[in-house]
Amino acid sequence: LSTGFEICNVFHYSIILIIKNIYFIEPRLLLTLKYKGPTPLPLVGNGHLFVTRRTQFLPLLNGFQRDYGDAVRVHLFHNPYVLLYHPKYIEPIISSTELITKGKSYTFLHDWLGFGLLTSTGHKWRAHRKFLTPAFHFNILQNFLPVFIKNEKILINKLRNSYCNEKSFDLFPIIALTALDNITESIMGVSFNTQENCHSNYVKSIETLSQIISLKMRNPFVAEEAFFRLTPYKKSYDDAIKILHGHTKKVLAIRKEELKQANIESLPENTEIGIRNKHAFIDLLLLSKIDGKRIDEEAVREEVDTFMFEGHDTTTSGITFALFCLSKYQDIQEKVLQEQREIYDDDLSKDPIYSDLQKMKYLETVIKESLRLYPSVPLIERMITKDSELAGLKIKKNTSVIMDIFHMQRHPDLYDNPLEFRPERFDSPANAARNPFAWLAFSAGPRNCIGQKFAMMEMKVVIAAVIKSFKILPTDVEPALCSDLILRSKNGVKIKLIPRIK
Ligand code: HEM
Repeated sequence: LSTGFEICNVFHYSIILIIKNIYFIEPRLLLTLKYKGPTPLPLVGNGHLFVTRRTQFLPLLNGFQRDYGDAVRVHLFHNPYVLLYHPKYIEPIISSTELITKGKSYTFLHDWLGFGLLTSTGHKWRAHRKFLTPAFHFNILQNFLPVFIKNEKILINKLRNSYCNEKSFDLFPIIALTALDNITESIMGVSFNTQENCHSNYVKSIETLSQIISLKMRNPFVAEEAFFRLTPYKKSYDDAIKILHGHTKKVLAIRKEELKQANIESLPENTEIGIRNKHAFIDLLLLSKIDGKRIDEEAVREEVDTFMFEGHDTTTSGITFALFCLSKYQDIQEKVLQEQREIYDDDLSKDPIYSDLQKMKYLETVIKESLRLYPSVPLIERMITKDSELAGLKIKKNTSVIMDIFHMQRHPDLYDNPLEFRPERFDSPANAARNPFAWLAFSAGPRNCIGQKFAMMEMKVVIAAVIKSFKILPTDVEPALCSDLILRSKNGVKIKLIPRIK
């Protein structure tokens, strides 16, 4: 009976789609048809082109850029999208204080992340951004250094005991657990120690969910709810969301109980005192007021889910691809090590203090260069909420615009020999002359990454520790890149390790 019902639903949806597409002749579509792009077919538009394998999606976008230039129009069914590959078009959107609404694709994150900082807009976003910004003040971030060092040591031991044998292995899932422990213990103030305890089903569920959500984002057929419900993905999707929400609720319950035991019911009005509170992020959410009201439970859960995801999957990708790049360039690896020797007067057993991290200038260029070639967030999308003009390009209200950071950062007009890994390009006169919007790994403008300093600090601690302990060797496996919400590799990110003689 239920399958019969679903089939009726599919017919119902097909008719709606046809009607929507007959209603095709509307001004925003006529306007977008003026840009170059693949010829849309009746009904599906260019939707059929997007029915590809995960690993073919980034090459597909690359092909559009090659064939049609830096602003490309595509249609998914009746919906027009504009793909942008150049900072001259991207800068006016990203730096605007008005164009802050995320694109249609982000609706696929709502079941999981609700309307947290990443996905919300308007008054709610402004209020939460203002309210949460102090939790990323550098006074707070300094408190997290001992957490990062503790977890880095667990990682190094694990690598030394199980992976330091010149055999190739996938680094991604190992770093994911380190990054998960870092975010849970620092800004959530709760310790699960997943690195030592288990193969976390939290990490596995994020991977599954990311794959399914990005499939929905790029495949307009799977995106239609009636079709999706008939696919085997639906069950995995529901199961993963259940596990992730369950984990978040556990984090919140533990912290609430701790606050109850300590008889803490509100945060002091004085923000300076709030800032010195070690777990300001979670305590701000649980104890403070916005517009005179406590934040409701669902909104707290949404922010915790958002920061748990954004705060660990992105840095996992960043750390993993940086170490992968270093495996390929031994001379650059040697320079990173040399910088560490200089900072610690040749005593590589010393742990970093906060000021040491500021001295890791060369490592910073390595991280920037690896985020240029392998940006953790390869694509971002905005809904254009008013008729706009971008470097002469007219965009009608209600058009979704996808900013392809991945290919922009490999654009030959912006970077010479763009595929070469060369950290020095971030420390040269050419860097000062380059358009600052040509590097958008953390985005920019009002909706830039709130966790940028946290991420830089964590990446420096982990990468420096690995380089001090091991020599990283390359393998002959090239990552099969896919944009599954964040940048991942279908066949893993493989390296080999041998111990360093200190
Ligand atoms: C290498 C690490 C990271 C990279 C490359 C990165 C990149 C980005 C990018 C590109 C955006 C803009 C997304 C968009 O416009 O849709 C963003 C937003 C965001 N990031 Fe990060 N991120 C990183 C780490 C973190 C960390 C560690 C946290 C939290 C602790 C975090 C929390 C967020 C949040 C909450 C937003 C939404 C901000 C808003 O819209 O106001 N990110 N990030």
